[in-house]
Amino acid sequence: MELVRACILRIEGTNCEDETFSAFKNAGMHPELVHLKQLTGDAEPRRSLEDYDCLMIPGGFSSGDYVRAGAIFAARIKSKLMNDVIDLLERGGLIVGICNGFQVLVELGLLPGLDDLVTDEPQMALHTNDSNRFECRLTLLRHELEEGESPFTSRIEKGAILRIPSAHAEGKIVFPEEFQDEYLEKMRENRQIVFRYVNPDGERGGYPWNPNGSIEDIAGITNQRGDVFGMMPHPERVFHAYNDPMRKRGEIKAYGDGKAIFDSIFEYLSSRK
Ligand SMILES: NC(=O)CC[C@H](N)C(=O)O
Repeated sequence: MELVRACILRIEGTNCEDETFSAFKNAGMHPELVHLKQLTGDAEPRRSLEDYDCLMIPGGFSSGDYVRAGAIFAARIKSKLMNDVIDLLERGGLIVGICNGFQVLVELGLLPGLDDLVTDEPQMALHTNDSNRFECRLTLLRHELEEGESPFTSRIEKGAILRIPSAHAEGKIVFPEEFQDEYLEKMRENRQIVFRYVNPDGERGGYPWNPNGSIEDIAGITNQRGDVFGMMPHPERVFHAYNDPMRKRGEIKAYGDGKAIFDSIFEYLSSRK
């Protein structure tokens, strides 16, 4: 079977690329750590997004979160790489952004990607958490889609509650006030809302279960086309079970709840080979 090649993109300040690389590799894919400068011809060995099936932007503090988290990383992509990014999607590839990567995809305008709604303004933003603090702890995510519905979570049943850690300062999903209801309705219709923060009963519980104050407790979304996905929590940190603090004492399990996302991506991309 042909390799499923994933570009794990980084710049200065990215700090989750290694565990993201490991998650892609352990899920059967062929990941490569690539610096943005290798894709823009400013560093050797040169690379091209044409050679990848998946573009993954991992977590971290790219460019020190100056201006806004993800803003500078996005500006550098937008200035030199946007055509290659769109070509990857047109070829049937997938794009994933986790935490800082999600912030980059929102800054690029790829999320929420409400294609039939064109506005001059960004369609969404990730603001500073309501607590005004960096929130770092386990979070519980309820899967809002059907099993098999999204290429990013096809292995996860509807209503499943996943234990996936969060660690961020700017994770609050907000929409432009005048479009908020319209956009949320569109996103519900388009099945773009993938995960919501919940309490242990699986209900929407507000803070601290929702660490940032995101509207409707939204934790992860796709674009309207369904080929770009972003989430604030870090599934790569719980690919293996050892990092799952809520694992019952004595419970022997090899993998954490994050593995299903990487397995879903592999299943989708390998089925296209
Ligand atoms: N873990 C991360 O990727 C953090 C993202 C960003 N630096 C923030 O604090 O919001």
